[in-house]
Amino acid sequence: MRKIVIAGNWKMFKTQAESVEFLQGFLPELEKTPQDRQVVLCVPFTDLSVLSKSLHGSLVNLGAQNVHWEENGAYTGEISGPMLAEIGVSYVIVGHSERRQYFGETDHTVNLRLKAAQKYGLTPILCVGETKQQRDAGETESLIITQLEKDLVDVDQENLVIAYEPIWAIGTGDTCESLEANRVIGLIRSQLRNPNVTIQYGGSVKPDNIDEIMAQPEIDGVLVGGASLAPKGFARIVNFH
Ligand SMILES: O=C(CO)COP(=O)(O)O
Repeated sequence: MRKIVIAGNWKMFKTQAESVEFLQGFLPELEKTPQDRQVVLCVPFTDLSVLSKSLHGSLVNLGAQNVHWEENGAYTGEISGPMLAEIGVSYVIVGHSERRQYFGETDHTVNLRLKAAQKYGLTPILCVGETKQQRDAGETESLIITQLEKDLVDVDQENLVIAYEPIWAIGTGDTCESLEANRVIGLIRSQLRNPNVTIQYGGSVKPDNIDEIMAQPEIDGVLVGGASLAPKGFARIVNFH
């Protein structure tokens, strides 16, 4: 059985005070949420501790947005797996296109981070996806197959989530057609040793397109940026029909 995972990626938004305020609006909306779905909030490192306490006993899992591959060491500005696990983090985004684009993340470092996340008991959410230029050049399939090949070397596919995030659909309001997202996610699944990996779609997911996206047979969840910042809107996404 494939798990349904609905995750919010807050990126670099919300102070601790703002994150607590979000929960006050969000948690009451989850009272009728079906238990078959996992809800994850991937928040800035500085919000993790306070949210960990507030989320204890709720349906919502805590996620981080990056993890270093070493247990500890002289790596200024980085955070390790044990540091995240200790405070109750269970998911971590790895290889988001913004990390690849702005912070020098490569398929090699993505692979190291994926293996470290799993070693310390976290479930990584691996992000893959093509740019507009690559799509227009007809390179979507080859790019994604190459990313998967390189990123997943020696990675355990039993404890893994993959997010297909076409870069041109992120933050643009330009959602990938749900049929097309379904097709690419089917391609991703065909490349895996474990066909039961949860594969999400990400890119301009909103309350008004979630039902159509989740109706697609290959799509097991979503990774939501902007629309995960509003408690009522994100709750509507979590409570998709
Ligand atoms: O990057 C994303 C999630 O990781 C998607 O962002 P938006 O939902 O804001 O397009």
